Amino acid sequence: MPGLRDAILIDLSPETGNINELEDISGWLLHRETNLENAEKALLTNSFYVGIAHFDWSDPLLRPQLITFFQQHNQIAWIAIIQPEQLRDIELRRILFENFYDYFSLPLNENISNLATVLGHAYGIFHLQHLESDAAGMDDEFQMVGTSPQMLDIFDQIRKVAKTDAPVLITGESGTGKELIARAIHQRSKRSAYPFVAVNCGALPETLIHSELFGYEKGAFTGAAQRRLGRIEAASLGSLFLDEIGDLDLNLQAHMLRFLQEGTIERLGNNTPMYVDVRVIAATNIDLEKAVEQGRFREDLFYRLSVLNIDLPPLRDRGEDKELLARFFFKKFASDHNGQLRGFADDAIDAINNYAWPGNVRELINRVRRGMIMSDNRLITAQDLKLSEDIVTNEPLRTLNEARAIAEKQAISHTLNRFDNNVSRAAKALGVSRVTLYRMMEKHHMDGRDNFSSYGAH
Ligand SMILES: Nc1ncnc2c1ncn2[C@@H]1O[C@H](COP(=O)(O)OP(=O)(O)OP(=O)(O)O)[C@@H](O)[C@H]1O
Repeated sequence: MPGLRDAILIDLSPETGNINELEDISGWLLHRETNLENAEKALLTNSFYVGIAHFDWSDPLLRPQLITFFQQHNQIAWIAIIQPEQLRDIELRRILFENFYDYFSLPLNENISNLATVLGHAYGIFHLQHLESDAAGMDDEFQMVGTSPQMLDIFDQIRKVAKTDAPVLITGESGTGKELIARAIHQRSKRSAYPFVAVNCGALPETLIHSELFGYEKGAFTGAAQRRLGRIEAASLGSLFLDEIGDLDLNLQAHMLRFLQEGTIERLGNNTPMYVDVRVIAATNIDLEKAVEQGRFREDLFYRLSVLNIDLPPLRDRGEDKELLARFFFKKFASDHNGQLRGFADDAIDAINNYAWPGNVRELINRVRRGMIMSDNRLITAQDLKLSEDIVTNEPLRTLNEARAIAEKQAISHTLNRFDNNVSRAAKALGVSRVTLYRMMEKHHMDGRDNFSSYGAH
């Protein structure tokens, strides 16, 4: 019906209390289910923001099912309707606290209008949350989070690179998502129906990595009881991802070069070259050009591998993506944690935006996970993320003047970020005039990297 908001009503215990008043609750269309199985189905086919649950906690068989159900469906704001005497049970109180938005005790009587108000609030809050997560920036095409210009450019490069069959070298610091990019290239390429085989060249000793990559014939060495296909053959018609290619030793580099030049491999113990149709995607977090200069990496192999290059920016250079990723992973892990958690406190968001993230996205995932476990409140703090201390303890010793200058620069940069580089508003928030702020920005050399010219006077 137009104008009505939908809510699910799970009415599991009609005999323990009368909730007929709900029939007249104005402004709501209640979809009533009388068992958890049907409720489960209804939740699969409809997207509700709020739900009312009327259940009998005294039934010991039902309790574990109720706990699992409400923990699993914490995307909905639940409001419980219960017998007042059941509230004495400590476990019920805990469940209500962790998984419910609110509760009402029976009889409802005139409390029904309060219930309608609470439903409205819950609907508003959870609707907002859904809007936020819909806009959480997960790119469906690549299954990667990112809306910063840097990442949009990377997505563009993936589209182009996926159309060709040439080798690609993905460079970037550890934990920036190189493997994810390699998978995205494979998924979009004409090879997507065939295997994507990943090999970490740094994880195995030379002898093992050779047989791992090229395979061996029965009897090729002591212990080779069976013929074994190598990873390159296993990737036939698909893509081979060579992670940490910089760790490949010189002997194997020669074999790899031959494979890239001729498209053939030789299993250990068999000198007949075999043609294998595989696209090679390599990744490294070291500077391969430097490794070439130092004689640790073959120049000819470097050129073969890097026909195409995607250079992934570190997380600290991805602007708004830091917060977006944090919120994305929060949502992703939310169902494993207490239903009380609602998101990040302001100091956590500030810390996320200002921290240098040396471990990039991998570190961010770990910190968010940790924060979600450690938090005792509805909001995760910087301390829960262990960012407050880390930032401080990582700092070298400084004079007071140096510390002041750094703090000043940070405050300016942070405020400018907050206000989208609007100097007038940032100056107001900092309590200085616009001219003073410009002078301070000049003093701190906030041009170049901080893009002074784009700050413009708004
Ligand atoms: N943009 C992104 N959106 C969502 N998840 C991401 C993104 N980038 C990285 N990740 C996740 O971060 C983790 C690290 O990514 P990945 O393993 O691809 O990094 P890497 O650069 O290959 O690391 P290393 O150099 O250490 O091998 C993975 O769990 C990955 O799924």
